[in-house]
Amino acid sequence: MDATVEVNGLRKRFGATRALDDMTFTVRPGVVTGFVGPNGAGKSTTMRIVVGLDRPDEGSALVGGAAYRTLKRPLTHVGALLDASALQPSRTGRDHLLWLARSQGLGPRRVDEVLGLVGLGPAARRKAGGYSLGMRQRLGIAAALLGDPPVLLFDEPFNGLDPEGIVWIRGLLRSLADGGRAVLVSSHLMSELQDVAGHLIVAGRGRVVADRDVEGLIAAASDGRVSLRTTAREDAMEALARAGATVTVTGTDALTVSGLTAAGTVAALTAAGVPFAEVSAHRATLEEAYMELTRESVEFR
Ligand SMILES: Nc1ncnc2c1ncn2[C@@H]1O[C@H](COP(=O)(O)OP(=O)(O)OP(=O)(O)O)[C@@H](O)[C@H]1O
Repeated sequence: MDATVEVNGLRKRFGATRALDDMTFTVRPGVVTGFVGPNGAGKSTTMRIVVGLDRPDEGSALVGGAAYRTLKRPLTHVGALLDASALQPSRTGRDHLLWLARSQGLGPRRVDEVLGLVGLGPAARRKAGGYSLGMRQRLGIAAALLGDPPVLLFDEPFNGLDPEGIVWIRGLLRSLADGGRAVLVSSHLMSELQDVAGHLIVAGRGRVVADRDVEGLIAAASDGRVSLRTTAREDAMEALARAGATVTVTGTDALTVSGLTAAGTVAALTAAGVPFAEVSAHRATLEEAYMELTRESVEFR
């Protein structure tokens, strides 16, 4: 089965709300694709449609070329974390997974394997109703991994995780993609996807606003800018402005300069006798790249 998700021309209304308005994109294998956009942009609705939990008014969503409802043992084709609270509180985490596994013809060995993968082994025999949000997220991720599917969808997987959990899930997402899987991860915080997403789909008002590889995006947003550290921030800003640069404050001792090369920046500061350290080509954060990308989209605003 080929590991892709093809979303084509999805439209969906909930009463007067237009949730999806021609949502179209493809998720490819081998890379983590970030699915971002403000609250209400249509990310969850799209993911729910991909796994057959909602029906579109128009359009189609295919997993490995097939509609979800036609898949036999669907958890072996696509795994999804959509709503981590969707569990039976009186059941233990392990029983929850055993029940899911049985429905797919999978045995208890795989259940214990995925429990270990998500670090829930010690809590597996406790009632899921007593789990923290972070533990529920881990249980939901275990469920998604159960059938070792080539396609994975995670809706806001960072929710409720502590910093250690966030680092863990980044590693997990990377290794899933490195293993050739298609991985779609939604988030409304760009910083969560930093150093993880290789591709970005930006949604706004039910449609795709941008669909680009992250490296190209960061390169474009970094274009020609220079990062600088100085203990004399005000003096540096004055000297650089005099030399024709536009200067942005990015930290207590950090500035980003545009309109001057690194050499030009050094020359202007030296001529004005302003002390400085670390002059380098600026590499935009994913957050900056996102702002740049959505700046031009009036509709997005
Ligand atoms: N079952 C529903 N009934 C009514 N309206 C809905 C339903 N599901 C989604 N919507 C509406 O559809 C729009 C898209 O919602 P959706 O949850 O898909 O967005 P999202 O991008 O996932 O946002 P968030 O980041 O908040 O999860 C919103 O205006 C939402 O209120």
